[in-house]
Amino acid sequence: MKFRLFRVEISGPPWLPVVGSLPSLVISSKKGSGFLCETLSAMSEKYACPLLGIRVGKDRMVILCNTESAKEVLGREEFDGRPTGPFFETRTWGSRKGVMIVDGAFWQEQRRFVLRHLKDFGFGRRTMEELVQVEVAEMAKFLMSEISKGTKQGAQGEYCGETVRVTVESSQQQPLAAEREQKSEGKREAVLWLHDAFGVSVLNALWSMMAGVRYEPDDKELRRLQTLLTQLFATIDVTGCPFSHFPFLRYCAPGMSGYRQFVETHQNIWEFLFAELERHKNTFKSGYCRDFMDAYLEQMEIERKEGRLDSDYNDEQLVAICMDLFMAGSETTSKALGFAFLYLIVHPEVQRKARAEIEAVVGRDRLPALSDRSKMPYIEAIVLESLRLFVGRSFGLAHRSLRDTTLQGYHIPKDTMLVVCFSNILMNNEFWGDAKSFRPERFLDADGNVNLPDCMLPFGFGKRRCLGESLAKSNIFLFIAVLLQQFEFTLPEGDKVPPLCGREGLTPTPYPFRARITQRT
Ligand code: HEM
Repeated sequence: MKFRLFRVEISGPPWLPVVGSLPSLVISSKKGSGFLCETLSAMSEKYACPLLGIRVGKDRMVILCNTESAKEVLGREEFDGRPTGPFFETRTWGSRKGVMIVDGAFWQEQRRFVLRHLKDFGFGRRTMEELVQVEVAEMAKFLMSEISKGTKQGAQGEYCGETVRVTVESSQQQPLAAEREQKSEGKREAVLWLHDAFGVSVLNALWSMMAGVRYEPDDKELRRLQTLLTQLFATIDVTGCPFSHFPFLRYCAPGMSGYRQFVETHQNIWEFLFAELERHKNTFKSGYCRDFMDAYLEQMEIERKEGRLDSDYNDEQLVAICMDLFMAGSETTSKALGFAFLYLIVHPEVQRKARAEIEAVVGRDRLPALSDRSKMPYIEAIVLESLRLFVGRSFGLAHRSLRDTTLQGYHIPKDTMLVVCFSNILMNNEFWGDAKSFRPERFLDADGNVNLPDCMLPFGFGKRRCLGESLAKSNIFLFIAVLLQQFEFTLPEGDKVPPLCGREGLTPTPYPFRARITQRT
């Protein structure tokens, strides 16, 4: 159907009064895979148009379903805004703060400050590489100690607040368990939950630079916060959640509209970050910055001395930046790694090829380092393929048009949300062939060198491009290279292979799975 609410027609599902396109989206989603991004990709094909116009409640959105329109929007300054509204304001005490969901001159200055001062503590430099290397080595040590204890975590676990079992029917469990004991005799191995095993370790390198703190991989408080975040991310999508489209629901249905969970999760994270800020304030020495938090406190001091009492540099803005980085650092890389190891378990042949490359380039006498990366195209291809399959089932962060403008011949009014639908770009069969398969070779040319297609933009593009790209890539590369060098990962006998697509949310979450981790001899 075509409609005229953008003045020029943009194709899309019908817009009904009040609810907008919601009924069509729900019905189409139920018929399809259940992933909103796949539903919208299918609609874009149905309407034969790379731009889709949808409306949910009060929000008017353009969904960008091909590389050309995505690159155009991400590359043009008038689309560099971020959405406004209760959803984006509730997370930071009633007005937009931080670096991820702000725009204009405020965003430019704060983003510049974050990048400049994180660099002072190693971000994007050799120090960051060393921090990541420490974390990966610690993780390997942790797995080794679990192996020496012979840890076998039970088949029942927690996932997004629900209890799950990963073994096949219970009548088959006993013999399989007995068989496993016999087969594992003499082998150095452990059975551990792996889908959410990387959260603390990947956050550590970032947090060392932000707040000078690192945590043990099984730190209970940090894991609790990350679990709350994962649960929250599973209930919202890039457009928000029911209370963002229908703000009145905050008052009449706080539970059902997602408002209560949203506020409670944020309160937990605020508490954690304000406690860290308090510790910093109590030990802060002007002129001696230990980490990013200190650098920000130093800037607040300068602003105060210069009499700028309403300065943008204040406690809440500092905590909001930390929250943005905490969320971005927690909910992305660790999940991409969860998916990567699930795919590696399902594809032992990829593990074998990766190990052959590791043996040839690094051998066994030292751990792989980031300086080996250029000589390890196959591992690099595994990183890219894992990112493609992770990001390809989600959307980019929403942008907002800062003024009336046009896009590919269509009029786009000011304050329209524009969202990249990665599914049509990274999971498009026409371009990728077997888009749903895990096949790292697709990123290698005939000579075995890495070949990056134009549409491979999992970190976005332009001025709002992901701030953590190099950190994320370093983490994923090293975790894969080091852990495959040291261990073999297989599915415990009797465990089911979970659906590889993961569970939908703001970012997809791998379904729970355990791995049998065997020390290589
Ligand atoms: C697998 C890992 C990651 C992926 C796939 C990813 C992807 C993205 C994408 C697609 C965007 C939106 C770009 C846009 O709006 O056009 C983004 C923004 C952002 N990312 Fe990441 N990201 C990852 C990891 C990280 C990490 C580890 C950090 C922490 C340092 C981070 C910090 C940010 C921030 C702060 C923004 C907002 C930038 C801005 O609005 O100026 N990301 N990321």
